[in-house]
Amino acid sequence: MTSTGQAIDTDSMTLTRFTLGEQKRVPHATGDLTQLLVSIQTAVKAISSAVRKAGIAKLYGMAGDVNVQGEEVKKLDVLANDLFINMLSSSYTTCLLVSEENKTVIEVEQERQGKYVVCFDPLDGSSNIDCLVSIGSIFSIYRKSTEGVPTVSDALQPGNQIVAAGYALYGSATMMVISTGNGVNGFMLDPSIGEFVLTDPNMRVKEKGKIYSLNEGYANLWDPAVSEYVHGKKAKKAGARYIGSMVADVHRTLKYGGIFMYPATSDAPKGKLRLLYECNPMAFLMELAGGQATTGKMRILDIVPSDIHQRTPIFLGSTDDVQEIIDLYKKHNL
Ligand SMILES: O=P(O)(O)OC[C@H]1O[C@](O)(COP(=O)(O)O)[C@@H](O)[C@@H]1O
Ligand SMILES: [Mg+2]
Ligand SMILES: [Mg+2]
Repeated sequence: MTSTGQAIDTDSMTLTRFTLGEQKRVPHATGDLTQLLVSIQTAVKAISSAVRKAGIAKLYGMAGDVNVQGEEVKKLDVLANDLFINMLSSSYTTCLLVSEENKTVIEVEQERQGKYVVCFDPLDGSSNIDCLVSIGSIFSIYRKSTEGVPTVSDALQPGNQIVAAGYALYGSATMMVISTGNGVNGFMLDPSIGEFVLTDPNMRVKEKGKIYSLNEGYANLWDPAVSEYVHGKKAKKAGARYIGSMVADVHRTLKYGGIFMYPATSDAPKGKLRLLYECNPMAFLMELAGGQATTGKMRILDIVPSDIHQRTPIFLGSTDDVQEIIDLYKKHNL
């Protein structure tokens, strides 16, 4: 029985069991990737628990502040970053980490180094924390690409080299969506047993959707392709949705179909979202679910990065919807 008195499903497919099954299908697999994904799950469970308490925690003190116990309270994004770094560097599977929150790459101490490089956004949608709207975490995993001491070039690999990627959504439930290159699967955190359980096997995005999603406040700053595209969506009375947390906007796009966009604007020609730990992992998942992800001019996963924090415009989602914007970029010669 669980704490809520419900019977436990003795055959539920947990995320760890699922990744072990995938590992067994690869001859000579060492189990390192499974171990790495378990450490990410642990970070996500701890962040989820902190997110659920964040609103009420304010009663006892804010970040940088001291609570009634006389302890310092960490801000949620700082806490999420610390959890990711601690879990990953003590997993004995990683050598180099890239976090949105750290200016430079983080080298794992030598005795604990493994063969993987992980890029992550520990807390995505940070402007939504204080109003209790859904937020998330995003990650992608690469194999170290050079011999010897890990260097920044190991982190500057194009998304087409990703070994595994995923995100956690701290929404009305906590969910993890993951792929190791072989289909996309969604797991919901069952709070009564503290495990992620397979709820969305083999996720596929619709070929064409009815929803478009972008920040329309920047309409005066769009290029002609985006302006024409959005104009066309309005003419067809498409649904408009925008949460302002990439994880939540992409998750809805994956589940319901449609398109999510964060285009270039005249004041930010590279857009806002970061290639390594926001756009690449989401593009990897969207393509494996049957969709597309583009800058408008090229496939996101083919961009060769030159800076760990570089940005890129992005359009991703249902393949027909994304194709329409690609065609408009060609039409406008952009
Ligand atoms: O407020 P804007 O310009 O619409 O930007 C929203 C975007 O910014 C982000 O919040 C950036 O992520 P962080 O919160 O990790 O910095 C995305 O999640 C979201 O898609
Ligand atoms: Mg983010
Ligand atoms: Mg962030």
